[in-house]
Amino acid sequence: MQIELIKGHGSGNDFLLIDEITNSYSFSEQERAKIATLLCDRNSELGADGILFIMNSDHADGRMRVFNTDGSEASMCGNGLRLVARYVCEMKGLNEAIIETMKADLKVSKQQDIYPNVTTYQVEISPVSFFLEDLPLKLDQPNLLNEKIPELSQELTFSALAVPNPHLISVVNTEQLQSGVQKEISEKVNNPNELFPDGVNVSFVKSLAEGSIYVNTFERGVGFTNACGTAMSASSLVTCLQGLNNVEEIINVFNNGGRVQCVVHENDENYSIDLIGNATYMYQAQVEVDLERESFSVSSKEEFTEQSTYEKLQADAQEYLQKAGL
Ligand SMILES: N[C@H](CCC[C@H](N)C(=O)O)C(=O)O
Repeated sequence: MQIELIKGHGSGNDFLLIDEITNSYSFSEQERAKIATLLCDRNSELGADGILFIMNSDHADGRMRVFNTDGSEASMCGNGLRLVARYVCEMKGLNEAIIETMKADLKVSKQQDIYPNVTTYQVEISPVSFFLEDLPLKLDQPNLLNEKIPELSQELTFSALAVPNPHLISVVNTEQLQSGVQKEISEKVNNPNELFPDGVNVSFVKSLAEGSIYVNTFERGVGFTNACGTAMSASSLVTCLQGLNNVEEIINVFNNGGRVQCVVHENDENYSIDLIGNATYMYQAQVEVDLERESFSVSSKEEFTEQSTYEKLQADAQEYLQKAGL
């Protein structure tokens, strides 16, 4: 089958966008998973952190389904939603829209550039739950906020929340960040284990200053990525709960792919987070996919010119992190 796609990224978290609104594709569930594992393979001509299927919605401006590189479907993707927001808004001539996701219809909107000439969108990250069954995390307690999990670490403390995909977050120091323990813990909870039967995204967070954090994430179904939008949003919320940052104020979130901004909103202990950052297109391509033979070839590929501008934002962010000792 022939598939048109756009490769894009949100803070270096890169995705292949497949437009099922304009094109008359009709993928089965198995085909969606197979397309993800095939086209996201970093040893192939393409490679990505996931696939974003952009679909019609019967009640919103569009619909997003997100598949990880291992073929698993996630309920949400913050960096990916900015790309879908851009695609749908530009297709329909909108500056704001509602995008249907697995568990919520989310507000998205075009924003002023977070960096000169870097196309920028804001997306709503919601719903937020601290109930452990919403991850799920199998512990005999209602929630986990800045507490130890002895099975994972004798020294680190963790917070667990669903936004709505599952996140395990630890606020750490530079030594812990660079110790390799994040990889050990992440691989433990994303292989068969008693705590997280569905796996979990694992983030280590370092507070850099008030209003400034660094987040490094091992993504469920993917591995370490340059950035994870839902993780950066959840981490921003956790730093507010720990008194390191303030709700309703911009938090600059640095990551290995650049920088985004988060604003945590609280209303009677109900939270949502605005995630603001780039939505950068890299290339468009046409691929011929043979799912039976589990192979594909690239028929055409045309680069966009936006990436060079994004790289200036990324360089600034990396300079800031170097000065912060990271
Ligand atoms: N790996 C995640 C989905 C992608 C989330 C991430 N790429 C983001 O930007 O939020 C999960 O299985 O929950």
